[in-house]
Amino acid sequence: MIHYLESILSSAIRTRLNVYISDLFLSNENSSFKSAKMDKTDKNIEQVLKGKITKFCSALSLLLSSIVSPTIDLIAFGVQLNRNLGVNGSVLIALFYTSSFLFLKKISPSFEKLIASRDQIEKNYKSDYSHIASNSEEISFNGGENFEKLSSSKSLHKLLKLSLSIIKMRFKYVIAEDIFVKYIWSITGYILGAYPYFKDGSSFEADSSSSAIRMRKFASNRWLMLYFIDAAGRLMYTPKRLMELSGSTDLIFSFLQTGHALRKDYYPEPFESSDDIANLNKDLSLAGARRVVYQNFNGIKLTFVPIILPNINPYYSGKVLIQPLVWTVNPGENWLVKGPAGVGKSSLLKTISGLWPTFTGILEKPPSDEIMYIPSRSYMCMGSLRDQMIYPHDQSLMIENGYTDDDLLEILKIVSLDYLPEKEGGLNSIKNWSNSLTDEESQKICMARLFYHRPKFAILDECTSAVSYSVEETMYKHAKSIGITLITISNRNYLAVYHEYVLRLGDSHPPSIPSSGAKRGNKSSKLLGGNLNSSSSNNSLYARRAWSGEKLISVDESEEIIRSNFSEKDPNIQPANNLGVSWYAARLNTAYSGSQNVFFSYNSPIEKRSASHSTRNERTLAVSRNISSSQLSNMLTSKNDRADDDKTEIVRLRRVLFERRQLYQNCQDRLSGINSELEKVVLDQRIIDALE
Ligand SMILES: Nc1ncnc2c1ncn2[C@@H]1O[C@H](COP(=O)(O)OP(=O)(O)OP(=O)(O)O)[C@@H](O)[C@H]1O
Repeated sequence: MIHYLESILSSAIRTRLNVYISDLFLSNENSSFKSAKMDKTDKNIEQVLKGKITKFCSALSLLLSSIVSPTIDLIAFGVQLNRNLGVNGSVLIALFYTSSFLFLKKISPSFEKLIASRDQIEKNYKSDYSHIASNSEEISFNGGENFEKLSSSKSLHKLLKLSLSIIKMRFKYVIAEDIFVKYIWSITGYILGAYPYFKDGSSFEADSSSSAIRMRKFASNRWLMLYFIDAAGRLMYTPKRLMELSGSTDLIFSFLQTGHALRKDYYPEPFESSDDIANLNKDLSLAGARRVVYQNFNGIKLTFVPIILPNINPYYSGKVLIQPLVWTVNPGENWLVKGPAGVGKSSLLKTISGLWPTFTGILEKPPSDEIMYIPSRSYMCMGSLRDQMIYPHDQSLMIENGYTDDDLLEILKIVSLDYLPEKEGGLNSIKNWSNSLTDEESQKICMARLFYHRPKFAILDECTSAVSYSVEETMYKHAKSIGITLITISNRNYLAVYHEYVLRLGDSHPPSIPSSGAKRGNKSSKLLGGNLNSSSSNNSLYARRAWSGEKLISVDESEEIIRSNFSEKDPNIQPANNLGVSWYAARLNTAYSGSQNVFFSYNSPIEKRSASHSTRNERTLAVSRNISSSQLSNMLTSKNDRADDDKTEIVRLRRVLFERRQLYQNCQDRLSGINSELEKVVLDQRIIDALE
């Protein structure tokens, strides 16, 4: 009966807890995604839902048999014994059991800690295996089987060693416990049960009938003692059960607490010492973040918003990645966001999307249905091919929005995936799409999703890196043609063609070289800054921040490439203090953008070749057509213009080459200077001996 009740209780608790957690973490406030990165317990939903809740529910329901039933027995038998043995006997029993309980507790090893560390090692071991399973191909390509085998067998060895030592310790402890519970307690029980017999038998007037009564009393006391000991023994295991429960309770409690904190952006008071609290920088901590966000703006506007990597301790200051940004994206203004690896480009996306809080300053953005964020890792949901394209809509919502399957097929054509439905068995086919599609196809599906949703604004974080240049071009052109304002996070310079502005992050060194004559001197590169005049060659002015609403100067992205190459190697790019790197915004030199295409793309030589090849083909095609003389003369003029452009480019490139050589020479000179300085250094003989 008790087991039946336990099972019912366990399943009822489990159902309620699962529903509660799903409601909490999969709400519109998308806390689950925040928690995946910021939960201080570092446990994600999957782990908690998978194992811990089941464990917690069964441990909680077991309390019914391990506490309630022995307690009732203990009270019932205790009252009866008290009647039979009197107050003295009862006090003696209570004293004896309490002291033996304390003794057993003292000799018991800290099982809960040991089990917690075993669970941790087991978790690492399992994650090692899932890591190997998900990267099996890469491991084979690298011939890393032995390495992986060695590292996983190390974890296994560690796990087995700890498990064995826990088993041994438990064995010793159980023997000690059994000696106490089964033998010492029973013997004591017999002695105490016989107490009234000896007490009454000491009188010489006792006759045979009273002896029989005393014997009956002894027999009844003996049984009462046995039941009492059994109940006390079962109650002895309760602390163990509670410890098991406390492990999962702690985890589930902190998990739920984090969920609530993330959802409501509320953090309970810290438990740190007053010194710690005094050192906190409240503004930059999760608990102190001001979170001023308005979501009804026709554009994206950051007013003094620093990009901060949140500290997982909600009371500690996060790491400032980028200095407070003052940046406005108006509808129709397409921006390219650039910067060295790890500078915080994706973090900017996380801040705008609300995944990370706006610590200080003001963030204004469009309502959530007017902006779409496409991260670098393509996400494929569970469901059909259609579901991938319309995610997070479902088919009924798609029909409600006036879309048909034919429209989806049209979108697939735009992203060059028209072959996919036939290959994969139609739009209804259900698969594990993350495994079925290549990286390129997944990225194209994400772009198809963008074209289906048609938001006003889209932030694309390196989401077309695996797509070929020609398809990328079609996609960008299509996005612009349907009125999507693009903010592209990418370092691929040829993408500048599709954007009018650039936000450069991490350029802590303003360009020391004024832009080349090709930019400053000619009509295509007039300065747009209201406070700047064309005669100014002041570099700091050139690199000054573009404040919100102020006109921007124009930059030449080819120089950007060269500078970014240098600055990426610069150790000063991430300042040691918590100030973040600098940034600047500029208008892209459209004349340059229009003509440059891929000529200066330093990371895509293949695309460079294919683009120049297609340009040649286009020209040949044009000439072979039957065209009028005026058209021909127009064509020739444009050809001459192009030749002029090319010449300008050559001149500019030479200049850039010359500047790089100069820089190289400067570095060489500095290096030889340092070498000669080093030669002058006389080392102490003892140091030389030590070095040798
Ligand atoms: N969830 C996170 N947890 C801990 N650190 C993070 C997290 N996300 C980003 N970072 C750190 O913040 C810094 C900026 O990362 P971010 O991904 O924004 O850089 P990025 O400019 O986009 O780089 P990349 O071009 O390589 O993607 C890095 O040092 C990174 O390690």
